[in-house]
Amino acid sequence: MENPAVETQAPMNPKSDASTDANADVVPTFDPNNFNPVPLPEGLPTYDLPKVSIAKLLSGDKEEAKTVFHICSKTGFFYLNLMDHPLGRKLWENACKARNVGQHLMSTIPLEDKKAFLMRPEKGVLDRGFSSSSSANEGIARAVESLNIPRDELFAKTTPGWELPAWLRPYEALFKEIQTDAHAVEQIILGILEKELEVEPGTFARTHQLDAPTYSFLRILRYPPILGGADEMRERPRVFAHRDVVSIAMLFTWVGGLQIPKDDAVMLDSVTPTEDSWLWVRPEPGYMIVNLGDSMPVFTNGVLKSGLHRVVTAHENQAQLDRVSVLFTGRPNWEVPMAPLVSPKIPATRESSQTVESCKEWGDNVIKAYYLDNVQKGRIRISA
Ligand SMILES: O=C(O)CCC(=O)C(=O)O
Ligand SMILES: [Fe+2]
Repeated sequence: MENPAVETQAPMNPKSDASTDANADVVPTFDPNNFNPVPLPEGLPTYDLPKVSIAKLLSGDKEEAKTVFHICSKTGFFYLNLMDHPLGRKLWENACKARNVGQHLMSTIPLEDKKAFLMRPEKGVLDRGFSSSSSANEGIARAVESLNIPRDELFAKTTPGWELPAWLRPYEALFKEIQTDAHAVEQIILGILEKELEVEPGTFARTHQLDAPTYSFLRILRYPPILGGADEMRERPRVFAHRDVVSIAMLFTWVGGLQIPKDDAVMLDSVTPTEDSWLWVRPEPGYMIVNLGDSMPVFTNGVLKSGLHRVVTAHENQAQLDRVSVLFTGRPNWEVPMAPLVSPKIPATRESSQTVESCKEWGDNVIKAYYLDNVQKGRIRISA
């Protein structure tokens, strides 16, 4: 059967006129049949992530809230079913559209034009611009390339006069709508965690605002196909093991490749499980994969966990697919102090005299450390 996730989509020629309507004709009509994930091959070791319902979370279901808290205090990874609520369905549809837009643009726009969508000058802060790891001589991305749509520039307008490049501008309304809806879902999840943690109500709403400077982003990643048999890309991760330097990450993915360590993984160091500890995560239609990032263990002094993960080339014949994912992240506002919150459920830090970094300083330092570690280990790509 022809793979529905990679069949030719209606051509989407970027128009030069900027659109203000998220459903304008530059965005393809949504056809759910085009977005059925490719089933993971039988027999692979998988991590069957727990499934949570967005409708239940929105209706204040206490059991579901407890489940989310329990997961986040163990692995920090779960599937969120988006199909049982209109907000979720809209988010899924828009993520599917963003996938198509990203796939089309990254495979057709010349490399020089993509590169002109500049990243920030600070090393490793990957919230803005086009990035590509390990380009082959002919300028084709080998491991992964990504379009990073900065939330700050679209909402907080942190750089006066900054705008998306002309080839992305027609999709600005779509990108803003996704970020607005994903932020709403982020707030629902953080609100649940906040309640279970017994911290002051409204803490996460105040510290994770949509229109404050945060370095949050929407990222569309493309893992180009591997057409031949033997290829070094099959043997090494496309994105090395890491934890996201965010509060929460929400991932839409249609082709296998994401892996997380099993619960009883043998760890060689804090980011290196043994090879046989990795399990595949099955892409599921209508679900997004949610994980907590590095700021949550800081706010909760280790009560909540940041999920370790990596991306490898899809299995066997699926390596020939053009794998595209859509990732939304929420980070704390720049000025938020990166220290444990006050709560009977959160152990207090002993050394209260320690200087507390702002989220911006903390993010820069953690990202820099990841960057230096990756450089030292000869890796190409880092995730921020
Ligand atoms: O593409 C994926 O499946 C995950 C990407 C990822 O982990 C990242 O960009 O931080
Ligand atoms: Fe990640």
